Amino acid sequence: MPIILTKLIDYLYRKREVLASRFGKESREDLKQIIGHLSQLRSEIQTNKPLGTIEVDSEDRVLWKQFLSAAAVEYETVTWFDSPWLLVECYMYRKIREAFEGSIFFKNFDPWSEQKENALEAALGTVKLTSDHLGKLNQSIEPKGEKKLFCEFLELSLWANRHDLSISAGELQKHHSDPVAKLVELRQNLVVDHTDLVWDHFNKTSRGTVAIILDNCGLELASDLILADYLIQTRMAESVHFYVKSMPWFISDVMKTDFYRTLDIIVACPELSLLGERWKGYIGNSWFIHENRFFTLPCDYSAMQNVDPELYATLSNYAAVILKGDLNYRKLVGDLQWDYIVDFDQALRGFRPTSLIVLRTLKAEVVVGLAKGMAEKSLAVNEDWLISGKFGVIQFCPKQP
Ligand SMILES: O=P(O)(O)OC[C@@]1(O)O[C@H](CO)[C@@H](O)[C@@H]1O
Ligand SMILES: [Mn+2]
Repeated sequence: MPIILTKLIDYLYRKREVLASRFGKESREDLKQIIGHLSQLRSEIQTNKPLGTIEVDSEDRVLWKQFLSAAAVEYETVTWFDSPWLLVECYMYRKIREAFEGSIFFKNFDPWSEQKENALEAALGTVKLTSDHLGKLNQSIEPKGEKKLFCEFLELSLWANRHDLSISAGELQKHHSDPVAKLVELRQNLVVDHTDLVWDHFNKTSRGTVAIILDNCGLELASDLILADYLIQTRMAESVHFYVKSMPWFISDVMKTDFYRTLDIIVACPELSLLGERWKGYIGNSWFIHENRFFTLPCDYSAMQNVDPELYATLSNYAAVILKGDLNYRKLVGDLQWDYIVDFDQALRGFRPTSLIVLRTLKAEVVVGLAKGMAEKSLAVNEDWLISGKFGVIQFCPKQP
């Protein structure tokens, strides 16, 4: 976390002239203040100070206050090293946002927007190969071909989660040239594989509306959009509702502006422009984008019914909710120290709005629903199997009857 802050401070310092010409020379002082706040935050982390509060007047301030007070009751000291990781990590990103939110010129500034854009640019070749694969839908496909393609798009969306920018502290990662060719090899790294159950679910339920709770920009968002396009084209879903973050989050997480910028970049790429135009045509017709502050709160999904009953009710109306990524997974299972073989539905602790489909590469030390022996087998292959992002799950939890 201090590395992430240091890189952010360096970035703002390096960009100070560009930013001054963009926001006017009066903004220089403002930027200095922001850098000051970020440096103070870094020093508070490094010296294990108690967490403070969210001071800026904002929609979620009261909720944050409640979460921090509840933590103070539950734990003796709420300091950076001695409190739950989920809480302090979310708090850091919320404090970063506060530094900009409380400024004069940079209220809506996203300090990671350039990095997110670069990540997509670097992945365009891979996006092209993946989208060519989508083109196979329109060719005559052999029996069972449709299921094969569906499973591949699920897997492509899953493995694209390896490349988030928070695990690499903002460094760009290399992409494999042909992601489809790599799938066979990667299949060995699936510690839970419910693809058949997911396929059956889509075929049993009538054509409904599907939600995707998005995670990262770049190759991951593009792969999610390809999966969503597949669902629309095959009429497996009537519409797809995307949920995005309402503020810059964990460096690479998708916000509304990133979503639209992604479409613009895809349209501007000569080899992908047709695909991008089709996607733009879906917006407002069969694709819908929603922002919700719940996704940037430090609480886990089991709290949704209390914290945001309206969102829970909305999710209950979808035929399925696809949740992307490591942070969503940690929030689903409460980031708790579960036994690996505990049932997924038990770890969800009551969060059962509808059928859930989870696509997540393992970057944090929590995973449930494993068959006996799978944890030991994975450990023998790779001692970092829980945190390297090399292993993944396609996990399904059906709606309660
Ligand atoms: O939610 P994502 O984008 O998949 O991964 C984000 C994340 O899980 O990766 C890091 C390493 O565990 C954490 O800092 C963070 O929670
Ligand atoms: Mn993320």
